[in-house]
Amino acid sequence: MYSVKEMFYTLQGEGANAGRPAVFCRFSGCNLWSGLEKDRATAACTFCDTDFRGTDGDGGGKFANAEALAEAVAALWPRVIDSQAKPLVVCTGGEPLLQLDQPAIDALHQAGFEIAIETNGTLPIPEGIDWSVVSPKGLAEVVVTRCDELKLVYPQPEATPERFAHIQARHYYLSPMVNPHRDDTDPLYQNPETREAINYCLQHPRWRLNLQTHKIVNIA
Ligand SMILES: C[S@@+](CC[C@H](N)C(=O)[O-])C[C@H]1O[C@@H](n2cnc3c(N)ncnc32)[C@H](O)[C@@H]1O
Ligand SMILES: Nc1nc2[nH]cc(C(=O)O)c2c(=O)[nH]1
Ligand code: SF4
Ligand SMILES: [Mg+2]
Repeated sequence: MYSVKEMFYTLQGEGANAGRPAVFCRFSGCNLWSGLEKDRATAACTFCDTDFRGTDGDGGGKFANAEALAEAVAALWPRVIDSQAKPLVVCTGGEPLLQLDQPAIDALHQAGFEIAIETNGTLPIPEGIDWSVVSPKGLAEVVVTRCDELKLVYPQPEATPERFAHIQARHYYLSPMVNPHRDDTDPLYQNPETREAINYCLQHPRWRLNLQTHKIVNIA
């Protein structure tokens, strides 16, 4: 049984795949926060911008087995015949690695999908994931030592870029922390967090700036 908050088709907003069409599968639940506002201040991860509780979002639900999950993902991919366009699913959450197991990975591959994950790095990445994005949080121990993208929300006093310099990645990104309670009148990126991230990249050129472009153009 897989619990999914929501599933939707959009553009990957972040990182090296920014702009690429993908089905997003947002698994319910996280190991670093309950998702309840009353617990936010004392959680291991305090700035989450996402509602991942329950299964009541668009395309969400409980899927009895891996085949049913893959079928729901595949139903969101457009029906076009284009051998150049490899279908992509981004498994996120919540923390997708609490649920994404070998049967689900096999069923998504069987359905023709390349599988990307967005994970907090506290759980080992299973075999067969095609693109891994690791985003460490606060004091939470990161067990992942290799990934495709290391994407650190910045600034985090307890999770500095130096702490993760040993992790091997194709891409190293700093993502300015966006206020999870912001309304549309708050500046998205002309703020101190962005300035600090830019300055860090300029001084440590291994790191590049990542922006959540879906928030800029106001898509899911
Ligand atoms: C909601 S998380 C879900 C996946 C996984 N639990 C994780 O933390 O990577 C998806 C992405 O959003 C990023 N994110 C969450 N809250 C954010 C915020 N307030 N500002 C910027 N990025 C944020 C995370 O760091 C992660 O890269
Ligand atoms: N468009 C879009 N791109 C994203 N990249 C990572 C996301 C996430 O919430 O994991 C996300 C998201 O929620 N929307
Ligand atoms: S680890 Fe990811 S899903 Fe969990 S609370 Fe933090 S940002 Fe949100
Ligand atoms: Mg998001």
